[in-house]
Amino acid sequence: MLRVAGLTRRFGDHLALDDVTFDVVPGRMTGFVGANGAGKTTTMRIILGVLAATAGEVRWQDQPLTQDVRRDFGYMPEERGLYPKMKIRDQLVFFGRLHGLDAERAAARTDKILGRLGLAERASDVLETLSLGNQQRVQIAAALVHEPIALVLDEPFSGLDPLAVDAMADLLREEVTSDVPVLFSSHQLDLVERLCDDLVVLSRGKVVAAGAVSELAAGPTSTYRLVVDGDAGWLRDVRGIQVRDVAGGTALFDVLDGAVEQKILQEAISRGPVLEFGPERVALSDVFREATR
Ligand SMILES: Nc1ncnc2c1ncn2[C@@H]1O[C@H](COP(=O)(O)OP(=O)(O)OP(=O)(O)O)[C@@H](O)[C@H]1O
Repeated sequence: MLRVAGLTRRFGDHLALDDVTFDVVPGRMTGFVGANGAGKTTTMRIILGVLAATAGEVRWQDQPLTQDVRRDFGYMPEERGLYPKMKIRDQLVFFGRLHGLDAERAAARTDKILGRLGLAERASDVLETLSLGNQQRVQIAAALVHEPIALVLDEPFSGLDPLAVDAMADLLREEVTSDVPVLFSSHQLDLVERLCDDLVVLSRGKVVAAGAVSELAAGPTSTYRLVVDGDAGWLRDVRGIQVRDVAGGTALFDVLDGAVEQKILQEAISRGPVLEFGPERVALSDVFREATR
């Protein structure tokens, strides 16, 4: 497990990170979100050892993270670090070798990943001749080529079209075995909700929410939505609930009393077709807005 433990970072008088603590669990994708300037890149740079913490530390398997271990991480930095004038395939093989793969393995991994990202035909092209989206794909390939033990990705999906996002997400899922923790920052909350298992929300250098996306986005289970093919006005007379809103066949209500929602479902079915019934989910964007207010 990768653990960020009490990270604090000052830039002069500015407290960019204030006692930031969270875990990135192996085999799970952790989304790292927060407004501009919240401290995501600073946290990631400290994890990767290119910036020192003022206080706190990064731990790997319950030990302080060392440079030796970091070499086996896959990293996609904010300032993308590839060689513009080098051919794509040569560059990826080079990165693989740099991280300790032998020549044959580095070539095999490069070809596999380029194929999965739809870039096999561009393998001999120079990086800077590619579109920005394709350069981004090569960046993710560079992070993955050496079979990393952990992945730290700063905005890996920015600038990609939806098909490219899907291809990259599929590749990540395939590459991320049960013992690899993945941390990625993003401003695309819909993507984070779709791709991540866990979420860390940062606001002005502090962790303001963390946990499983399913739990954070589940919302209060006491609020239910009922959609019927008819008028749902009868709900106003039901005891044990507080109706929030009824408009035609759509109703939103809070359950005040135990199992009353099942009785409501039965009543609704006896009155006609039920189109939708269940606890109301909160959008991740609402969780985010609430957490970063
Ligand atoms: N080298 C630096 N010197 C001074 N201040 C810095 C430095 N790096 C970051 N900061 C400040 O630290 C704060 C956190 O910045 P950081 O880049 O980590 O935020 P972020 O969450 O990644 O933002 P964004 O979403 O815009 O990329 C900001 O106020 C930023 O101005």
